[in-house]
Amino acid sequence: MDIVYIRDLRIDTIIGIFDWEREVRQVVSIDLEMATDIRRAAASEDIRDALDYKAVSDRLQAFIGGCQFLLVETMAEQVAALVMEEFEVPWVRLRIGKPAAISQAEDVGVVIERGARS
Ligand SMILES: Nc1nc2c(c(=O)[nH]1)N=C([C@H](O)[C@@H](O)CO)CN2
Repeated sequence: MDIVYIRDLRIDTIIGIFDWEREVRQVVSIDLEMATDIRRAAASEDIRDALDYKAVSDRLQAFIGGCQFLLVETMAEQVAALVMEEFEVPWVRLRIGKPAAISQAEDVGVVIERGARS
């Protein structure tokens, strides 16, 4: 199994349980690892044979930028499902952090793995 990854993708969104968080957009930071087989793309050098990290990044920007989740857990589950379904990815590891949420902490959030490595 190979991995195509995106690291520290930063997206402005509404997320959180507190009143101020329902009004002020804040940044979420995303690390995403996606299982794939890179050999066909490596041989053809055709982006259509690759799991296109630009296309995934653009899709996540549109999805997360338009959402208003309360919990980072809900966001993580929906992002994992979207990536697996729309980009035919069998396994993902996803970290979503809220770096501005806790002033005494550098970052807080969740890490999930979904699907099966092949
Ligand atoms: N496990 C979680 N804990 C907390 C979350 C969350 O989404 N998942 N959210 C908050 C608040 O929104 C926080 O980010 C504001 O500082 C608290 N705990």
